[in-house]
Amino acid sequence: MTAAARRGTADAAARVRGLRKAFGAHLVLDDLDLDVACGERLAILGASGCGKSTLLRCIAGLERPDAGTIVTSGEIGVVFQEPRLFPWLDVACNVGFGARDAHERARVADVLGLVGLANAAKRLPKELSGGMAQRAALARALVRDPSLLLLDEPFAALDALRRIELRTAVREILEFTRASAILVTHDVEDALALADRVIVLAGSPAEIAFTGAVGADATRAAILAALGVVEREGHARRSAS
Ligand SMILES: Nc1ncnc2c1ncn2[C@@H]1O[C@H](COP(=O)(O)OP(=O)(O)OP(=O)(O)O)[C@@H](O)[C@H]1O
Repeated sequence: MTAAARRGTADAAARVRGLRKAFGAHLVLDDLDLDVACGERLAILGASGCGKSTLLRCIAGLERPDAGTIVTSGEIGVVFQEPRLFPWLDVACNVGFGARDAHERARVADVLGLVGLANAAKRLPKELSGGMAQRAALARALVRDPSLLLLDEPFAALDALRRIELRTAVREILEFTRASAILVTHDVEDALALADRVIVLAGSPAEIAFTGAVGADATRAAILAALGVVEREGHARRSAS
């Protein structure tokens, strides 16, 4: 099968079929299928290096699959682990940088308000805390009014309190915008707080080793078990296998 990625009017926010991606001789993903329904919030967990970001980057169009098809519908916004702001542009200009037309430029003030940065529009990135910088990156992703938000460990660089604050902000924004989302995270609490459904990738090439709905079968214990983590007396450790 040849690789193809296209925008469609699919009823799904993202539909992945037969995805293969290798880096040299290292086959990271092979024949992977995944559907994300419109409005669904999916969290992807898995051991470090198993291919979570590669999958997300393929869906984002930032990585070219070796085989398979990826169909997404609507606009995509991407937020990375680090904010990737232009240091010489103020927050409003950073957020507006990706705007393609007057309509999107007019949204800058709205999305800054949405992420809680209305009063920081004129600040340079060096004048922002880590949490504020990541909020600016989130605003930049939102300025095109994406129907699918791809979040690659967006809270990983933040301390525990900022992490919870931004996680809450993202949840409120997703509820407000009704956007679909795919969140790559190492944190089970992030997944439980933000997602409707959780998948765990495992193996090499990576397969979907677990899939479950939050509030039903995707419990904390079930996700940890799928990750190979056993909990004893309040402490979690990796299983010996
Ligand atoms: N551009 C690249 N060139 C070569 N190898 C790569 C490249 N990008 C990723 N890899 C490799 O592909 C594998 C999967 O990487 P990926 O970043 O998708 O994993 P991950 O599950 O997101 O890991 P982590 O949780 O540590 O971020 C890793 O072995 C990684 O070293």
